[in-house]
Amino acid sequence: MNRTFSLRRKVKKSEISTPSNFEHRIHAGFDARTGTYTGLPKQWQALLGPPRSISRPKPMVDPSCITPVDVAELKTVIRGPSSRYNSPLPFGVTNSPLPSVARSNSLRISATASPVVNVSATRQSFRPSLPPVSQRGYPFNDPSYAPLPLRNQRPPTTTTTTFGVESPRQSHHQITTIVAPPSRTMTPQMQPKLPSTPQTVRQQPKSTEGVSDEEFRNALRFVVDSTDPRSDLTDYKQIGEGSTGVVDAAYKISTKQIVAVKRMNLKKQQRRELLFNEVSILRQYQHPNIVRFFSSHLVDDDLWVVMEFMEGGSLTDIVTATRMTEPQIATISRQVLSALDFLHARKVIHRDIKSDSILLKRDGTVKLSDFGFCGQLSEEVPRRRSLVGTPYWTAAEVIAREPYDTRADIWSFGVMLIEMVEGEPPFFNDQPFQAMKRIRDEPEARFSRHAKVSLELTDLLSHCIVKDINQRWSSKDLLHHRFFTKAQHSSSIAPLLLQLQGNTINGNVPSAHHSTQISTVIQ
Ligand SMILES: Nc1ncnc2c1ncn2[C@@H]1O[C@H](COP(=O)(O)OP(=O)(O)OP(=O)(O)O)[C@@H](O)[C@H]1O
Repeated sequence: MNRTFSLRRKVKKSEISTPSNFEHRIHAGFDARTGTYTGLPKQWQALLGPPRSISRPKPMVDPSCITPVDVAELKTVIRGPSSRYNSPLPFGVTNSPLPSVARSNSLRISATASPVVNVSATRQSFRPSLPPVSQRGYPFNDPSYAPLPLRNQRPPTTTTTTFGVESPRQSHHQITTIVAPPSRTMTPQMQPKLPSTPQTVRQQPKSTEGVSDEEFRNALRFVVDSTDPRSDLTDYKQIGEGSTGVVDAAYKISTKQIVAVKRMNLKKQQRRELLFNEVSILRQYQHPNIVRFFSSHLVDDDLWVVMEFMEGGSLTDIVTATRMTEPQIATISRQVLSALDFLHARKVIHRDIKSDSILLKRDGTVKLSDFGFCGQLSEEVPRRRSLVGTPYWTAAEVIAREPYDTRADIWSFGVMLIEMVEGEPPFFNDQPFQAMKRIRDEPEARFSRHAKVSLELTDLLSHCIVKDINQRWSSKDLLHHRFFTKAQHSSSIAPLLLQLQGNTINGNVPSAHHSTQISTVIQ
């Protein structure tokens, strides 16, 4: 016993010196602007996957049509519910011609009752400082980009829209005319004076003056309600953020209802004339599978759109969290096709169909939202040309700068079918430009070999993602596809939402409880 004790005492403690010549080689952090981890060793980064796989891609707008306004930072939505971060403005600006509303998204309804808004623009006043092309993701200033013809096809020769190349045929200054649809809530006093002849979009004589913020605000005032929504709204909670603005849930005092309020700053838009779409499409086109519009307002520099609150979240939340069954896919996609069929019959192209644009009610009803990039076709303009959409979902003919129509949405719908099966669109690990090249040049995407999908679903996809637009089915035809015999009542989706979301709330709640309940749903 004594011996052991003495041995222990003899063991000498080893000395640990303080660090010397210390080098700080790894400094990891999280960049909230890009939604990526920074400074990670390569091996760790590989485990996380490339940054593209975690960030939600943003829609792109033809840069030759970017509105000449001061542009601040735009936003990125990160995959997964409630994770949203800023990212730098991704859109290039070129010296290309001024926007012509003949090519713009603005709705042009030829009805004589439509208010007419004259908008003049100058591109020279608009020179925001942008990060290098490589950092922006979209290839708008890349000379090798413009324009991308389909493989084995000659580039269109008549287009005046080019990327990074100035068209000699267009002047630097133009006045364009936006004919916005009439406001249902417009009083006779608010109705603008209308010209005696029916309006069509036309080019006006040159102007050297840009549209001031005040002029634009006045134009928008014609199509929104004159009331101040703030007196009837309370308990705002931010629930989302997109490329055009932020979305809050709020309590509407008069109707004792939770609503969604989309707030878009007029000064922070890529193409602010697209804001007319946000107001007009939702108001004009009501359908059980389109998000319900309540009202729109101008509040200082913001356009507010008050709409129904979709407490079930977006389809993106579902496809990224779980593997859906075919009956669930059929139930959701049939409702999306119903909305598309309704819009297409009215010659409206949505142009941004993707899981993020599909919102759900708690009861499983599926509704189409996000109408900021719509294009209206007409007798005079049966097809569009401008590059609008989110790269991975964009149809081959849109990327190839060929004239396109409502069938471009069907391609994107097909990509969304792949999302519902595989959790993400094809080429999602590629940078947007690379993905767009692959969409254009490679054979049409199909379900992966490992995805166990039925013959019916495989067949449905082959009628959506097909480069020959004459082979592509319309939404009406697709609704009769045999895959939809698997569709069930929308309520069959409710358990899936409950499982994913946990707590949900009723959109019609008593005022005494509304704030706690809003917080519950939007955690
Ligand atoms: N009516 C609504 N109810 C509930 N959430 C909504 C509603 N409208 C939009 N959101 C959520 O707010 C977020 C941003 O909305 P939205 O996509 O309309 O903005 P955006 O700027 O048009 O986006 P994008 O970048 O796709 O164009 C989305 O995550 C969406 O899920």
